[in-house]
Amino acid sequence: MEYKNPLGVDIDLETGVIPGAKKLVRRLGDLKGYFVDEKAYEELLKENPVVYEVYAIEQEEKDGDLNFATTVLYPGKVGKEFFFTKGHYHSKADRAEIYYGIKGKGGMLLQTPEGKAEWIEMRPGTVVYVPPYWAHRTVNTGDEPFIFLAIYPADAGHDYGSIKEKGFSKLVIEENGEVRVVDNPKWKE
Ligand SMILES: O=P(O)(O)OC[C@H]1O[C@](O)(CO)[C@@H](O)[C@@H]1O
Ligand SMILES: [Fe+2]
Repeated sequence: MEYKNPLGVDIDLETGVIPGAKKLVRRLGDLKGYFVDEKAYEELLKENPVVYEVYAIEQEEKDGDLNFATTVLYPGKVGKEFFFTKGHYHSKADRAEIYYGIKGKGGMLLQTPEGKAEWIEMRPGTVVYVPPYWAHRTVNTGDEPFIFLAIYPADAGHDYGSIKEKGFSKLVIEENGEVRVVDNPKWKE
């Protein structure tokens, strides 16, 4: 039997950086078609800001192993809609996931394949359990970076397809200075 080596790393709780992790950067241009207000999207695209960064320690896609990653989701809006991560189902749809809030303010939108949506607020210390089969997207509703840790099965994979095409049935927007979760007028079942 060949054993893997255990690993301990310290997440920088101010910046979200995991030393030695693989870094992924997603700019607004990588989120074409994701926001409802297309005019506001095109306008902000001139600056093409970084929307989020992911620092991931990933293993081979094998049953039984675990990956973990921090995400630094920057504050911002496209029209009324707060910045968010793409959101995905797992390719192995029955794989669950755990999120842990580290810094800033936001939440998670979850959705079943039938379009039933849930919104869970997250702050430092919040643990969110993502059950099997639920798509998940995080949203920054504050004015500083929203940083969180995700722990997920190494063989879960990411299935972006249906969220990219149809979006979530709910939007998280700012209206009169308040955070509101409203029906998505462009949601297609
Ligand atoms: O993969 P997305 O939807 O762009 O969101 C990024 C975040 O989600 C994860 O894929 C985990 O679900 C992490 O790698 C990262 O925390
Ligand atoms: Fe996931």
